[in-house]
Amino acid sequence: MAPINANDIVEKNCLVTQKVLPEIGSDCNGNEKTGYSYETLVETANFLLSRISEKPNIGIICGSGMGSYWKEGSLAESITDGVRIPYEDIPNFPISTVEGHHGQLVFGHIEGVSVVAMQGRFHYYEGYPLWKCCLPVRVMKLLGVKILIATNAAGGLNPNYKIGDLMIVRDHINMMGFAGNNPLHGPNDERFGPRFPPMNKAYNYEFRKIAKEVAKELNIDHIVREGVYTCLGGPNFETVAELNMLKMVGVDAVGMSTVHEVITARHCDIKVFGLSLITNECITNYDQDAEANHEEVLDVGRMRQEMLRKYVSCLVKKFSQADPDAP
Ligand SMILES: O=P(O)(O)O[C@@H]1C[C@H](O)[C@@H](CO)O1
Ligand code: HPA
Repeated sequence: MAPINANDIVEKNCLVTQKVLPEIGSDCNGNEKTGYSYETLVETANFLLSRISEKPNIGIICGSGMGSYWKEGSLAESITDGVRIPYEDIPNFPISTVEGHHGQLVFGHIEGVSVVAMQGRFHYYEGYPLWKCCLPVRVMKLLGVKILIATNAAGGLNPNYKIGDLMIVRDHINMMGFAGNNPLHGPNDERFGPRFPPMNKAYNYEFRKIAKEVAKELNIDHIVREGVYTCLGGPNFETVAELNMLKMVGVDAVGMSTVHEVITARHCDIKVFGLSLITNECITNYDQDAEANHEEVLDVGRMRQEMLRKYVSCLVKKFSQADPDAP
């Protein structure tokens, strides 16, 4: 079989070919890195393509406790014909430093669909700038990924949510973006996407509809919600006042990831489905004694692992059969 080249995959979708950006971009002051060049990421993609025999159609980001670590029975571990590549072996890839995040890409099949799963993601609080947290999404694009399933663990802010519920992400509020911190900050390379990408259809409508139907089929619709997610920079969990403010502006679940990954995916025209596992109740009252903690997040992930594996596996199959031109 002829080797696959990342350039061949993206060139068809590329409207404008821009001048080559420097190896590492910089902002207008010339002192801040804002991304790796297209060519550098093609090198990363070509390294990965040289290790696999089939391009993935669907990319999955496994959040805390959602297959990011728990080996047996987790989604990432259930991938068949799996080729596992540790992040430290991948040129230009960051390393995952969070407890509960394994740190490898897993290529293979779920329900016969070719996928790549990130077993462990990169967070801003680990010290990575947002563009670096999202670098794997651009690499996925260069590998041929058309659909991204971004999962996360999140605190439930909506008072109707219970620990262990799942929330289909309808939309997000980019709190970090309000402060000017955006993964697309810096020079834009049109080979990835436009300078000013729209974001009003960030979470694919058809996929959200399918996810609700599948929840009914699997008899889990009583725990599946749909709502608005926000990402804060972390690593501390939120204060009571912060959570009450977020509640007022319409946030249903709070986390420390996903938003920037979704922006990066939409920028390069990958369709997105977002799923939050509600791992803890957000404390919005000074009288409450409980405190959020990462162990609880991982425990709830472990508790829901089998159900999530089944649910996401069904979604992979249904999404791959869905109308590719649906918005
Ligand atoms: O990677 P995700 O967003 O699933 O992880 C959440 C946010 C923090 O990394 C961690 C807090 O417990 O869980
Ligand atoms: O309550 C939370 N806040 C922020 N991030 C989180 N990730 C899991 N739970 C939470």
